[in-house]
Amino acid sequence: MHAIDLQVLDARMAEQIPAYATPGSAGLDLRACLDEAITLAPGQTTLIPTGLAIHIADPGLAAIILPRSGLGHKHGIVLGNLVGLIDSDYQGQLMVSCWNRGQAEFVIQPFERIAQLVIVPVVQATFRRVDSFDASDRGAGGFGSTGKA
Ligand SMILES: O=c1ccn([C@H]2C[C@H](O)[C@@H](COP(=O)(O)OP(=O)(O)OP(=O)(O)O)O2)c(=O)[nH]1
Ligand SMILES: [Mg+2]
Repeated sequence: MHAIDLQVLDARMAEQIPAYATPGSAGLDLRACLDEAITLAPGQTTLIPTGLAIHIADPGLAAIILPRSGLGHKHGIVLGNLVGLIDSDYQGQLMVSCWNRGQAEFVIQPFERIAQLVIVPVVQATFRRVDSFDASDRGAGGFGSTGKA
């Protein structure tokens, strides 16, 4: 288990620091740090603060923000940026872009769990410019080149 520095930017979040719900969980739920409920109209996107900041510090790690399955599937509440990427050197507040891609209004309540954070390994690479590649089985084939099914 990695220990990552976390700042509580809003004192109300002190008792709600993200934690894995089960021993096998990959995601840590993020809560909406709101003074009052927000109504998201169909098609609307809004940026929601979490009241928390993390500093991952290790360039070999990053965090991604993903939708919660239930909110996304049942209510159409997903992310305006589809996936959020948190750089290891980011020290600002974790923000969640909430997009109501559904057909009905959705009310986000203060401190409701709105998305999930996953810590992932990252490999940083440099590019070595070449004029041609060593042959591979696939070559330049893509976009269905291996057949439909
Ligand atoms: O859902 C998100 C996505 C990003 N961030 C923060 C952390 C991330 O490290 C920073 C920059 O994100 P990104 O590089 O994806 O955005 P950008 O539009 O390229 O901004 P920048 O020019 O600051 O890199 O914003 C969030 O808080 N929530
Ligand atoms: Mg960027």
